[in-house]
Amino acid sequence: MLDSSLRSAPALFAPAPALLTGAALFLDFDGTLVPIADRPDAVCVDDELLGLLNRLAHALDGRLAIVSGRSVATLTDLGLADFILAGTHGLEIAMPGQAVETPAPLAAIARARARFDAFAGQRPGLLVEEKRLSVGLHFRQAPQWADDCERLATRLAEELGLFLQRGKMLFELRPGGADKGSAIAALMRRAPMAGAIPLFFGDDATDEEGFVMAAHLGGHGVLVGEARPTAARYRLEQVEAVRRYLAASVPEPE
Ligand SMILES: O=P(O)(O)OC[C@H]1O[C@H](O[C@H]2O[C@H](CO)[C@@H](O)[C@H](O)[C@H]2O)[C@H](O)[C@@H](O)[C@@H]1O
Repeated sequence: MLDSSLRSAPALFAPAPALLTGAALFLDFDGTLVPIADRPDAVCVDDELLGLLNRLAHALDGRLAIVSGRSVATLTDLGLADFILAGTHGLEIAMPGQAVETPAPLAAIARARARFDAFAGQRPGLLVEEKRLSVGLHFRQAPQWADDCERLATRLAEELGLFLQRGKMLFELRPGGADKGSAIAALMRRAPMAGAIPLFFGDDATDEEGFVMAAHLGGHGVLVGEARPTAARYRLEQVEAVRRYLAASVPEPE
């Protein structure tokens, strides 16, 4: 599905501000709204970003969702609970003020976590990120272990029947059955998104399913970062450019 819809890099250009009018806005978090940091817990939602998201959600009559690999619990801790959230790569959905729609955690994830912990304990710099539904092995601070991390994650995925999600300097094991594309499709079927034009901003390979789904539903993807073959229609250079683009479409408070 992805290969046939990839556009080559030179065809990508910046989106026009008018694209946001009438849109259902889906925003990836890390690398799209906040810059990539050394560690997952080194990231925060600053007041400027929170204010911008609130203004956008207001202007779009609530049609704004954060679609992230982060868990809903983490997104909530980061101060994003007032927005529609799709967490853990589409496995969880949370509408503001309602119970989180989430599957039960798999026993296989606890087993994978124990193996990641033992492995990382012997290799300084590796970091295990524990989520309710998945577990991540980060090697950003110890890139010399990248190949070993990949071998372990690949073996465990096979052994435990889990899906290997590749991220930025991260191997994550999780259940299959959902992705950012399926989360966008699910949200587009319900209020307040239904009937609007989906627009999804993302930076990572894991965002490609979201770009494909946005296009499939009559909207567009916006790739954040360096040009690459992608299913996105538009591109912005980096987080600052995303924030500038979004801010240009909603008025500052008096
Ligand atoms: O879908 P996203 O919102 O982009 O989340 C993807 C993963 O983001 C986080 O990891 C990445 O960002 C970290 C902080 O900048 C960085 O240290 C790490 O190297 C990146 O892979 C998060 O920790 C993961 O749980 C998300 O799946």
